Amino acid sequence: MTTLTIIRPDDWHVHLRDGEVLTDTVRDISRYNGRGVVMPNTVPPVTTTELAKQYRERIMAQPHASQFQPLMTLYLTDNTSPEEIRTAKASGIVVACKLYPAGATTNSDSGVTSVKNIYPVLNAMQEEGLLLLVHGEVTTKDVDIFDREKAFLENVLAPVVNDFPKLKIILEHITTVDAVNFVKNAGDNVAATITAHHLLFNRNHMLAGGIRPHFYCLPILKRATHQEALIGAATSGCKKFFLGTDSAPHAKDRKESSCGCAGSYTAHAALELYAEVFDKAGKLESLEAFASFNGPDFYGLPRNQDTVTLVKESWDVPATLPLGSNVIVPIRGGEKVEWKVK
Ligand SMILES: NC(=O)N[C@@H](CC(=O)O)C(=O)O
Ligand SMILES: [Zn+2]
Ligand SMILES: [Zn+2]
Repeated sequence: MTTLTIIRPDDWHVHLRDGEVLTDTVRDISRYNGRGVVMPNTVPPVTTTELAKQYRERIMAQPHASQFQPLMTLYLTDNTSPEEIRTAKASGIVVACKLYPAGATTNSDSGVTSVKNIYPVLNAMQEEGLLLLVHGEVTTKDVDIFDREKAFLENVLAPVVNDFPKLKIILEHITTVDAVNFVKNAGDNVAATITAHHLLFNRNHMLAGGIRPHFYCLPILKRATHQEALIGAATSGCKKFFLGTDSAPHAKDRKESSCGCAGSYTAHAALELYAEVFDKAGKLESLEAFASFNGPDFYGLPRNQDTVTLVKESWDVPATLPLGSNVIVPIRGGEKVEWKVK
């Protein structure tokens, strides 16, 4: 098969950042996505409905935004109130709240220090029908970085799932077989997003034969057996797994540094990169469910109506792309991608 037409996809986890870079990030996300769940870990973070409204307006003011629908999220802190949850739901623009364990990832310093602190908020979310999106890693210094997702599942997420049986929970950017199994074995209210880079790469790509900072993201790439489990889950057709790129731009010099930032940029070629993975697995027929059906179905939103067409035709990714007045090195920068959106 050399062409593939699917219902228009959405990106259920993306970082657009703010300020001068928005023109570039909004251009890339709106190339073919109908909607995108916009992460709230900006500086300062999007902690209130009012801030989410203003951020949404800045996104919609971009030149390429007209066909794109940003789905906004709130950044949970120890001080988020149940009233804020009701305001967020009533606004109609906020679809979910994001749990960043404090210190777990980029701009998570004002995140939640103990999940017990947000139990009244989780209760309000369960009542109101706002989704909980989770960066699933513990931050305990003595837990090895490669074990932080697994430890989170056991120590933090399992009790929350148990205590809030009606709360819809998405374990974002999963990276391990443990997360795949956790999500499969949980009820229908628990799902997961999977990034293109965690499907394409494992830790050898990042560390063997030289250190490649553009592959450094959180949760960190794991060994190949985990990558294989993720490919299995994504291409299985199971409705619990769907597309969330976690495309997370950081300027080139912030990545190529003695202490580089976590995050990989894939929005310039996301669907194309996923298509490579599904093609290689012999599962192209499952791409549409993963990219275009399972996400809206889980969120309780309508599927997009129109289609996009992919062609198996290789193209060259520029070595760098503009990011405001800086540049980024995108995933596959200076190399080829095998699929192209028409
Ligand atoms: N994934 C990352 O490595 N980085 C993300 C934050 C996140 O999604 O955890 C970012 O905002 O840069
Ligand atoms: Zn994250
Ligand atoms: Zn992210």
